[in-house]
Amino acid sequence: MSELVHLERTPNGVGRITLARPKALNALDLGMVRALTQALLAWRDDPSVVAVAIRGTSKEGPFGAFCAGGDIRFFHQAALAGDARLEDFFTEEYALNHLIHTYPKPYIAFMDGVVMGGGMGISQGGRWRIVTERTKMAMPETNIGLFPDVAGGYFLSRCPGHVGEYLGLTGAVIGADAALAWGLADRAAPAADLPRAWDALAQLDADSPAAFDAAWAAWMDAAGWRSAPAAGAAPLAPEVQAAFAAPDVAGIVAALEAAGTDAARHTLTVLRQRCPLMVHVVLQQIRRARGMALADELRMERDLVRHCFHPHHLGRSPAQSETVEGIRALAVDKDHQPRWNPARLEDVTPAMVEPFFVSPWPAHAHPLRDLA
Ligand SMILES: CC(C)(COP(=O)([O-])OP(=O)(O)OC[C@H]1O[C@@H](n2cnc3c(N)ncnc32)[C@H](O)[C@@H]1OP(=O)(O)O)[C@@H](O)C(=O)NCCC(=O)NCCSC(=O)/C=C/C[N+](C)(C)C
Repeated sequence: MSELVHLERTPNGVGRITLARPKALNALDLGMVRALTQALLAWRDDPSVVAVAIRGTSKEGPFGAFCAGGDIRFFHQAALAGDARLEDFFTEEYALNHLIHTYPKPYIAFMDGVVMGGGMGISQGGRWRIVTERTKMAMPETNIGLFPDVAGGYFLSRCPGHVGEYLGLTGAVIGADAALAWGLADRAAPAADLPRAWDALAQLDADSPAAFDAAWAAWMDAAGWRSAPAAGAAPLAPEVQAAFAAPDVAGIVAALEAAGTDAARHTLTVLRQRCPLMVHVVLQQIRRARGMALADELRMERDLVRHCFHPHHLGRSPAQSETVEGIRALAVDKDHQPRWNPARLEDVTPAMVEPFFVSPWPAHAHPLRDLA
């Protein structure tokens, strides 16, 4: 068990999880993934457990930060060292994401503060996704030469219109209203309410998961937590969303240029800072994911992540991958000047992108072959 994950079973049958790595914004390491998986499996099979809740801690105390994703510094070190645990990490984290999406008991995620990457993976599959005015939600992986994994292709592709492409390609950070509007949250609560909500979980009297779910919904209703965005909230300029309907990256760029508004110009500036190769890969990922079941989408992601860290088809070693370079620039050297290769969106060819979607494994040997 990890000391970075605190587990508690309340007398009324609620499994409560607190991520306790505030100095790294609760970034997930392999031990944390394993601790979460073991706890969720045990509570799933324990008839006396009626629900599960998860929160994060910040430097200020409980809440204030949920999870900033997988531990990207570990990815960097492990990729350079050829550490075999990296492959286990990918497989076990995606299996955990699948477990949460298919969990048979209410899973309540308190998505206060930063909720990014792997933090979305341990919340989006939940029954109740609770955001606050402090929520900063994103799938920012194109900023580190990666793609929105942890079932990101699945849930982004289910956002309305072409919002999923916008979020996945740009890595835009959104707040509570956009999350509610785009189906990435269920309730918005004042952050000040969260401590008493956490306490209330331990007080609700319910003898089954369904009864607990109803009692919790009633508690949130009584607290006045919103399930719809505030009136007048307009999370995305229509011309920006329309641009992301284009069939390819060149079309998106052309549509943003043609729109010529401040919002379109800003979006294009951001898009041009992201890893060009992964922008192209992510557009395909999200478009393909739309027609996929969850398990198939996760298998596709497992293929993609293997290619990201082993880009042999580009004639490169793991150390020369876009992901290693992106993490170096953001979190290791912190120069924020990634040297992307290719450097421009216009220089990415289909021959660079297509091999990402060829599985390195035969179906019977796929690391996630057992996911249904
Ligand atoms: C914008 C962020 C989240 C916050 O920025 P900030 O300025 O408020 O805070 P700061 O960057 O100083 O972060 C505080 C410390 O936390 C460390 N940190 C933050 N995020 C991570 C992380 N994901 N892994 C490891 N460590 C992290 C940060 O280095 C600081 O530590 P020091 O004080 O320097 O010691 C900003 O932090 C940010 O952009 N973080 C990265 C967010 C991100 O890219 N998340 C997605 C990661 S990929 C992922 O989750 C996929 C997982 C699946 N799989 C494993 C299969 C690939």
